[in-house]
Amino acid sequence: MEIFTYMESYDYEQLVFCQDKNSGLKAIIAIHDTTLGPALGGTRMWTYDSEADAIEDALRLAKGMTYKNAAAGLNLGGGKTVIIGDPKKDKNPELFRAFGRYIQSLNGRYITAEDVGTTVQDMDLIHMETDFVTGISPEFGSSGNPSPVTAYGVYKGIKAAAMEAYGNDSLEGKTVAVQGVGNVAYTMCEYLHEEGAKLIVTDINKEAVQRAVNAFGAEAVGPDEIYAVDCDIYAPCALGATINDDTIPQLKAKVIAGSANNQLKSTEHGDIIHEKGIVYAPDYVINSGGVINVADELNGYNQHRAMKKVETIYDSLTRVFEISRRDNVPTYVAADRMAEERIKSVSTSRSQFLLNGHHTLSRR
Ligand SMILES: NC(=O)c1ccc[n+]([C@@H]2O[C@H](COP(=O)([O-])OP(=O)(O)OC[C@H]3O[C@@H](n4cnc5c(N)ncnc54)[C@H](O)[C@@H]3O)[C@@H](O)[C@H]2O)c1
Ligand SMILES: CC(C)C[C@H](N)C(=O)O
Repeated sequence: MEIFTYMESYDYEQLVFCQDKNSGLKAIIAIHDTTLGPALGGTRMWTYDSEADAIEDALRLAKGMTYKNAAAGLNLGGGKTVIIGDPKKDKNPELFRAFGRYIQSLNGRYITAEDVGTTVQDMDLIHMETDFVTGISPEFGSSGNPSPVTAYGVYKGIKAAAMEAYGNDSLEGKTVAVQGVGNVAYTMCEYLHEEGAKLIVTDINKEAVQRAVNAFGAEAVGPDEIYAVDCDIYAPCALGATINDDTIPQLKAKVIAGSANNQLKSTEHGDIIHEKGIVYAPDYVINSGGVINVADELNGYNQHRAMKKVETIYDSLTRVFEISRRDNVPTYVAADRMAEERIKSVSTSRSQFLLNGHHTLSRR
């Protein structure tokens, strides 16, 4: 991989390699764009097949956070970290503290939080070395685990997508096929069940499936069967790229709306589902509840204010659907336009009035 060529292609600002032999830390912090503010994005811990895969994941996820934060109306840029390692075996307190010192060295250009493979306890360890971390324990006046709030935002987003597809946002009597009933999706299922939706669930973890069957009377199907079930809404809540050449022909749902990041295997798949008339809620818009919640900590966390802001995911998606209809483009393109317009408007005013952080007039 030609790293500078890759960085240039999407105009990445910075890539930081962090190594600490004592603790075994091998981390990559990618900062994509700080036009709107400091880069905020989670830390993923994962066993990558190669260093190139880890670098690519960090870069791809960091760019996703730029768009997610911009579309959510946050004054924050996009960044992400990947730690190379097995979250079940390779964690130790020194590793997260060493990582915290690297974050501190960036002096606020990057702020972290949870992502796949990391927990509130890990954030607390990072917090021993730096204040540039969110999603730490509520004892510190912080917001804690972002997953339940992400779930609330996804639930609101499913309602917005149902409104677009069915002209009514009630989910009573609607059948939702949920792929992956982990941290986010379990809470999302609680909201759906409460509203009277029928749930069909799958997971590679049998206990997770059983929990949903017991709690919500959900119907369980095998991991490969979820795409073809008779349902109104398909909610991908496991890993990415599940909307692809194999799955699209099987889908019966009129709506795709779930929490997973990077749901489209490629943009071409976003075009295909658009042509088929499926309403797709772009992933980074519908799953922005977690980042909206942790970002509120930067103002002194207020749960009521954070939840009110998370509710605006409904309006953001409604706007995306409007742009999609107005410009006759797929919804993933409409979401990108919404985010890019926001970044462009700020970068224009910055280049007009500011130079190196100082008003140009102060240089006279
Ligand atoms: N946690 C958050 O606040 C948050 C915020 C934004 C986006 N997301 C995204 O939402 C998704 C879920 O996050 P989470 O925190 O709930 O993770 P999680 O690990 O708690 O849940 C994921 C679930 O998916 C299951 N799974 C994995 N592969 C599967 C497969 N092939 N078929 C069926 N099930 C499978 C896992 O067993 C697990 O139960 C991820 O893509 C994550 O990046 C999470
Ligand atoms: C900042 C975090 C809460 C980000 C979250 N992991 C996401 O992908 O949106």
